[in-house]
Amino acid sequence: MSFESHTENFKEWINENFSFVSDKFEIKDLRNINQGRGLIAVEDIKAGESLFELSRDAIFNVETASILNLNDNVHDVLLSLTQWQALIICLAYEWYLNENSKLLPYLNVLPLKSDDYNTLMYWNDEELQYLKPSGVLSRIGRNSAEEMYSILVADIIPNQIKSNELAEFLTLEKFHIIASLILSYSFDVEHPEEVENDDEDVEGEEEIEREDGEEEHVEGEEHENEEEDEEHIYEHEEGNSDGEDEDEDGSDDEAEQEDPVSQDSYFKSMVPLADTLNSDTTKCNAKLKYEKTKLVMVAEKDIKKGEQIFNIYGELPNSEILRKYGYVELPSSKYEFAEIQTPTIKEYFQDLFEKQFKFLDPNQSNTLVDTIFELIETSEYLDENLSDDMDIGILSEKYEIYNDGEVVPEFLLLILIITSIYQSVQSDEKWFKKIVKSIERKPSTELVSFIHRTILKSHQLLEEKLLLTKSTVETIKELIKIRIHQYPTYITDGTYKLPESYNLSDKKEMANIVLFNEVQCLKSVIDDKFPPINKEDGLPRFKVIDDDKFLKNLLKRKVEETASKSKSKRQKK
Ligand SMILES: C[S@@+](CC[C@H](N)C(=O)[O-])C[C@H]1O[C@@H](n2cnc3c(N)ncnc32)[C@H](O)[C@@H]1O
Repeated sequence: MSFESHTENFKEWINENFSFVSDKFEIKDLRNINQGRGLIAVEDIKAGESLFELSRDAIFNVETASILNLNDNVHDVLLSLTQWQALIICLAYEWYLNENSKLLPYLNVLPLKSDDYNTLMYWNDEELQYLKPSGVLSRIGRNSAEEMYSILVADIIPNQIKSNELAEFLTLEKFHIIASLILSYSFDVEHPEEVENDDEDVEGEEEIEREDGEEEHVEGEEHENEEEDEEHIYEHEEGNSDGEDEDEDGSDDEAEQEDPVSQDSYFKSMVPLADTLNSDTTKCNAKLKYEKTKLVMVAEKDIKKGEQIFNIYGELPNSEILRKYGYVELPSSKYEFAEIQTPTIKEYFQDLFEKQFKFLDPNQSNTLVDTIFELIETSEYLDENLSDDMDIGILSEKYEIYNDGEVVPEFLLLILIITSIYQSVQSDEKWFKKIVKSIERKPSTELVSFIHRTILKSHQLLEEKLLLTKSTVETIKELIKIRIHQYPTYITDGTYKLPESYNLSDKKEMANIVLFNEVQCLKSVIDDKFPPINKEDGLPRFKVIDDDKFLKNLLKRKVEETASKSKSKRQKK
């Protein structure tokens, strides 16, 4: 059957299954602009108008899948699995049923061939090298996905679902296709009891702004918050990491501790037609709203006849759009960020300490920096006093740098602490030599208490007084320069120019677009956009003060302690 007939059958099927479908839009073939199918307005649409509505029964998930008819235990088994495992099994079964699936017209418009995918899972090693040094390379997660595959076909499907046919049907290739489909097409649909009453404007607006700035309930967007329950198929922690990346051997500890579907407040689901909307971070004009009994796609803005109806898949930079959805936005996503990795930060400070203090050998400077990180990690003060947006601590594998000079607050505090330690010890090398002497065996009490004090004072300076020291700003800029140097020269020196358009088969070009935008974010910090400006009042987010003021305060205790020690010595005499 042709592309067009599949679209026609799908439209008919939608009309039969949905409670309302506006005639002001049509599903169009947008392959000429590399966008597959998409929704185009055929009449002017007003903001607030419903585009289509479907009852919760018309959503595809563990409550509605055909596999529930296989035997009485399937429902309980599905609820005991993780969201990903459960939806993969449900979709695999529909695909296995094929002609006999009630979803056939829907399945026929979904990408069910490996060739349909351009997401990073499908890039070979050589192509992935084009993306170096982007942080996205650490988030592809092929190994943990394949580990899940083994569990499904060797155990869960034959032993718990009790379907040898399905286990046989689900080859590794099909598994990757279904997982990629879920990654780019699924919705996390909250249970009815989680949403407000239908007439009060439901979840959309209210929850769309999450504290961490990510969007929820948008297409293909999982609950990716740090300590959330999401397991990471093709996926790793985003935002602040708590070190739960995939192990070298490909195992993903977090996946093993995953909550079962029964304990979640949502079902990972496929929502036909809602998933035909393409996405654009700047042109988004429609949103899927969850109500108690139905889901409604609502126009968020006036949409003119001939315009495309766009959703937004999340506040994602191009690197993530490419990883999960296989395309990039030109000239950029509205939500670009670059990342700076912790090893870069550690190396920078180790070098700095070593160069400044000739008595330190490389082992000592490494231990010193490790000790500072350890004390930050275990700091009770930070544990009790960090604001909610930093509630899992300030240490992370990487820190995000945005395109407006904004950096994550954890990064600011970390650099303020270490820079202040470095600055302080310079003022009294003799004292520093003494307190760092036996660091490799055990950090001295004086060093530990000095680091603790710096942590406390730095936090107060930044959080309460909104101040940063000059050296901290300089250090941040130095670190960003080092990060920029890790990118290919043709991207950083202005040789590369963004194209007007690109071809999906040109992976090098797509990678370049990602790298270019990351470098722009990094450059925004150096090019005087840092410290960033508050959007509300147009004032700088932080005032920058001379180091001396802060260091005096920091070293006061040291002076007092020394004075009291010499006093007690004198008294003993
Ligand atoms: C949820 S589907 C949207 C419907 C899809 N176009 C189709 O034909 O089924 C997501 C996929 O659509 C494509 N897509 C969405 N927005 C796009 C955009 N702005 N540019 C290019 N492709 C886009 C990508 O292939 C993405 O993985």
